[in-house]
Amino acid sequence: MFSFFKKTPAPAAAPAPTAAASAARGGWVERLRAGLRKTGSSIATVFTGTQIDDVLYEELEAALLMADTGVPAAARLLADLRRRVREGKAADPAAVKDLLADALTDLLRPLEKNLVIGAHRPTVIMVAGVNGAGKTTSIGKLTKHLSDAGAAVLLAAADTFRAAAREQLGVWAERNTVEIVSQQGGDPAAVGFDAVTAGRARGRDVVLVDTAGRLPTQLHLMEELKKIRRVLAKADASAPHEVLLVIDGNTGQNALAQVRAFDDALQLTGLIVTKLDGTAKGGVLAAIAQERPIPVYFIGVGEKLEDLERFDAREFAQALLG
Ligand SMILES: Nc1nc2c(ncn2[C@@H]2O[C@H](COP(=O)(O)OP(=O)(O)OP(=O)(O)O)[C@@H](O)[C@H]2O)c(=O)[nH]1
Repeated sequence: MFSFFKKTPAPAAAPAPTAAASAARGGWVERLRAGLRKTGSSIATVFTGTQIDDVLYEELEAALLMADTGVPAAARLLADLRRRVREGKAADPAAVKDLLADALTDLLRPLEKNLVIGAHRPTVIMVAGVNGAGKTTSIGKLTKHLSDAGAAVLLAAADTFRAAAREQLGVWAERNTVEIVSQQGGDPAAVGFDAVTAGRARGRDVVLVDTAGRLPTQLHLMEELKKIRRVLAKADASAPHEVLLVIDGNTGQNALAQVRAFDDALQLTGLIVTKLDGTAKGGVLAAIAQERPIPVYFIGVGEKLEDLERFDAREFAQALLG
């Protein structure tokens, strides 16, 4: 079985990661920190004073709301933080910031999960999202990671309407030297069915099904998405094994509405949150953790192949607080 972006193993359980792996992870954390700077700088300024008082908590609440954590997550974080401070662990605002990082890590922890491939062959992964969220780009990055880890991937371009979308996926397929099943016009569910059948016949490890972007308010298109899901199960009764929603981290609170709507329609198993580079709304992950804690398998902080990584709650919390 492949487990992607495996967490660094505990020292007692396995040898320490190689220097190269640590350096790569360090580089990623730096990119994440830079990407979230816009969110982090406004939260960080709250802790530049000398007093731990009501003003600090009020400013912090405002900063969290500006970062799009939403009201319930902000309230939970503040209550948790006040408790931690009361328990006597903080003497100055800088120490409070460290405690906030702990509180945020605890809140985000349920979102941490690795994508595991190999229990089914092929593992069928369906990918959905609104237009322009970064689905095709994320599929390309994911394909590269999967291929690098030795998994044979088949791509399905179930966006049969937009020629440009098929072409874009074709470019990723070529770049990663993987096969692609696509079809002009016709039924996107049929493309998914064909891809799963072909993936099984050819002994592929993963079939990644890209779907056309759509808004949750476009009910007929949401019905079409449900149909794709049903038809994948006709090709393989246990499929799809993963249903991922790609969300644009810049959409803030609206991302939460998307998660709810797509989850209700498709029973999501995971999220990919893109465009966390240069956003002031990185707090939306706290809102998701609070209200619909669906695992975040990956986060994206740029357009390059290496800009997609597994989500780590502590890393993210620390990067978010600058
Ligand atoms: N800055 C940044 N840009 C990204 C990221 N992920 C994707 N993009 C860009 O976002 C734009 C849209 O990405 P696509 O992958 O085409 O989005 P899509 O969801 O497949 O779009 P549709 O097929 O129209 O639904 C492209 O210009 C990507 O390069 C990211 O993590 N950071």
